[in-house]
Amino acid sequence: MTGARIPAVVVADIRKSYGELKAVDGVSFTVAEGEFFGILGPNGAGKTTTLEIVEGLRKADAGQVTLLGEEPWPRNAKLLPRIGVQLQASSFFEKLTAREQLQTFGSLYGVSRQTADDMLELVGLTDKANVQENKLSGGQRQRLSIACALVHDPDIVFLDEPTAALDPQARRNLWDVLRAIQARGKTIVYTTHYLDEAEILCDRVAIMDRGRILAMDAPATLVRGLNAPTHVVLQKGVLTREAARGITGVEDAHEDEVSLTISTRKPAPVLSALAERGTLDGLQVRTATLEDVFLDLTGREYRA
Ligand SMILES: Nc1ncnc2c1ncn2[C@@H]1O[C@H](COP(=O)(O)OP(=O)(O)OP(=O)(O)O)[C@@H](O)[C@H]1O
Repeated sequence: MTGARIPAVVVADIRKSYGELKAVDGVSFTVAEGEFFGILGPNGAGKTTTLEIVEGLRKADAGQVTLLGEEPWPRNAKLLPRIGVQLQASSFFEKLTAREQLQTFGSLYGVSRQTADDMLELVGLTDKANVQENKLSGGQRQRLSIACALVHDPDIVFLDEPTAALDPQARRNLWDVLRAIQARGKTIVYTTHYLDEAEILCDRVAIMDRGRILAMDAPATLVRGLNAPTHVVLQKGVLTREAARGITGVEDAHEDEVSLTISTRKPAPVLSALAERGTLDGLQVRTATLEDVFLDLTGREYRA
């Protein structure tokens, strides 16, 4: 034994077509144990199809998947206790309360009622324990479905767009839940079409479009790789465009009705020059994001 750990997820050149449409067109990636991995892309990119093949819920036309060294397809009973798959809200048992849903899922795996209650606590639903699932809000139902995926303490958790259709506050609450899951040492593989969210949560992301992975790395590395300028935005009138262009390190400066925007790849000296001129009031700094990476990769604006 070398002591090297098996990766949690290994995906090698998977493919899936629906008629002429190549929904997944040669996708490969590896996820380490404990990693938070995001599959990103616009609608129809092939994220769900990829995830379902990886989970063992859908058969690939070609390619291999192993989870913790085991193949998930055909249905692999050895893996079931070790993976958690977020169920769609429609998959709940009818008329049961949040606590009963979770206890029922848990009982399939021999999980104690206390563990089920702990999970309710983790997703912040303790005060809704006795509420019927169909009376929960959309965000609460999403959290319950995540709790159901976690109740048997799996090593890998798969979540398909867990934050879709949530209001901003519910999304942020769910981010805390996802971070708490990762802090428990779980491997998380999730899909989202929110690039800003993935940038905050994920250790690494794969950007998908039209069935293929276009780029894969830590979000910060992808953004840095663009070598895009930082934009420093000042209130109009605090500095003239000519004066801004005269500052060492400024590449360009544009004005509109309300602001003056300076482009620079050397933000530190530019900011200190602006500080010396006393023009920091109301200043905003905008760096490139994963949306810029998507634009760079595809030539198209990102539309979720
Ligand atoms: N069962 C199916 N039969 C035919 N076409 C399908 C089927 N499932 C998915 N597709 C098509 O395959 C492509 C990829 O779909 P998929 O659901 O994997 O994308 P996605 O990235 O998850 O999109 P979304 O963000 O909208 O869920 C889409 O064009 C979709 O219409």
